[in-house]
Amino acid sequence: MTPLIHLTGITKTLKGQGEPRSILSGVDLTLHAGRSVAILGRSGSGKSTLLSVLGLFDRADGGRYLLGDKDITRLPEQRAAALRSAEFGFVFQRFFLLKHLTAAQNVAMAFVNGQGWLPRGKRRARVMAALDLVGIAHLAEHRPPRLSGGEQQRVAIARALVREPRVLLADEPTGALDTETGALVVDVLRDATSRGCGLVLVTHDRDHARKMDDVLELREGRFA
Ligand SMILES: Nc1ncnc2c1ncn2[C@@H]1O[C@H](COP(=O)(O)OP(=O)(O)OP(=O)(O)O)[C@@H](O)[C@H]1O
Repeated sequence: MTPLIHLTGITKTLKGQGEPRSILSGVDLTLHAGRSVAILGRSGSGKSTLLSVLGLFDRADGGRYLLGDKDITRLPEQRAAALRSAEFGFVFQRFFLLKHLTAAQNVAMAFVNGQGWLPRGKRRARVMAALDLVGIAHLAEHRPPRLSGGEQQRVAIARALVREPRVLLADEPTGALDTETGALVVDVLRDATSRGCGLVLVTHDRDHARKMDDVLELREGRFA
């Protein structure tokens, strides 16, 4: 079966004012639909950089990036942006919710971008289905200040899932949560793969990593 994502020999060097610094030095990664992979590594090992390359926020200097059967290694920025919003969902440590909007309205923000346009009724149904998927449909009309950290992160996950992305990228999604709440949020992310989307989870927590199908550790710019 063609993998969802296939990276080979990805390199990234930062060229600032000083000496160029190699951050990624030959990363290979394969992710299949409905599967999850955890990326571990000490602080500064390049986990977020790799996630930025995966999510088309940043470009590799070398290597090859296949998304399904499409070679997207050198996609022009405009097409990369379109692909990013159509195919990827993002979850971060911070929830980035708008305080004055309800949970449902926050999730619906994912449709604001023109490419995601749907008639109002269908949009509402998709929003409620996404909130249901993460277990908080009953909180749809609550605003973030009335929600716990774990509930807010679930809203953010619903927002990432509502457009049914092929790939979910999560960068330390439990970083702002206590251990128990964090574990529940990781379960929600993993369960999202049962619908066929692939999940890449960047984490410091080995217990969370173990819940994924594969665990990879970044060391000196590549997987050990
Ligand atoms: N825009 C940038 N300019 C300069 N250095 C950068 C930039 N982005 C990342 N770096 C450096 O690249 C290295 C890798 O950073 P990255 O954020 O990918 O690591 P990380 O493994 O995600 O770390 P953490 O676990 O602390 O979030 C770090 O040494 C960081 O300081």
